[in-house]
Amino acid sequence: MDAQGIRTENEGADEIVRLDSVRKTYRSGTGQVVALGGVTIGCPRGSLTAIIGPSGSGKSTLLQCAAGLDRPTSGTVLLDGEDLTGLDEAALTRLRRDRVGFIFQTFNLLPALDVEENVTLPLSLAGRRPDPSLLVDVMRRVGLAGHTRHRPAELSPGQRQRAAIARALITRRTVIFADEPTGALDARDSGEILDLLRDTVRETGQTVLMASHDPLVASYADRVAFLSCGRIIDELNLPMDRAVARRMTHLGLWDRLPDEKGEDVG
Ligand SMILES: Nc1ncnc2c1ncn2[C@@H]1O[C@H](COP(=O)(O)OP(=O)(O)OP(=O)(O)O)[C@@H](O)[C@H]1O
Repeated sequence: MDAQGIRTENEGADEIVRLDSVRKTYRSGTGQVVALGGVTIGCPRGSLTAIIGPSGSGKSTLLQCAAGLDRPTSGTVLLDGEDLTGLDEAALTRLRRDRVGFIFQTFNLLPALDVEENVTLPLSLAGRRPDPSLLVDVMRRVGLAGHTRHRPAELSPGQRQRAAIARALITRRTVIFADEPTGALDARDSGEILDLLRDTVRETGQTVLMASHDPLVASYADRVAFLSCGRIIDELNLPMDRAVARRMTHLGLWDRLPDEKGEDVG
């Protein structure tokens, strides 16, 4: 796809997630907010795609529409070949339960449950037992094998996000959506979490679509799409972080980035 979101030859061949001309507006007071102004994007199966854009550019809205958590105002969303726009609420719930995993900035772990109980919660809720060898493998993969009986409060932020990733991995969902997965982490933990997501994609063939305002995140992705004011304005394949920073400067996105951490973004 080119920067205008125009579909090019051979696209869509093996895309696990595909958005076509997705528009999402919200009512706000007497007017309306255009959160997505006609987004067209596809995520190849087994890839790590990053949506990068400043605060308010529509990243969360895009992920929520792609994951079937929210409905676009117009346009189509295909997930694993299924047209979400035609599904009723019950079918959407089933699809999310069976094929979609989520990772959030704030981890969303239940404080009263230990790590293993949190990780296996999606299975417990579905009345299923975890495969013991898969559970051991997932806990080892995320580096929490020695922490299964700890409560979230006894973990570092990076370990909490690892537990959240394990929860998304244990069900072997087809696609994992990650909304600012490193937003609450320091630089070292962020790097480890991004390595983990990248390795997961390479080793398990799962697909990850993540959103962030941080160009560092993009450098771990196979593909990056730049979102500004609800539109994809550019894309890069196999980006290096310097290339992402240069492209963001060129696109004028730097000066709109939130400087929350007091970083020098110039
Ligand atoms: N439920 C809602 N009602 C009204 N406006 C909304 C709603 N959700 C999002 N918006 C608006 O839509 C636009 C896109 O929001 P969105 O949360 O998708 O952006 P974002 O890039 O994820 O931002 P952030 O990084 O700050 O979370 C913003 O202008 C936001 O204020």
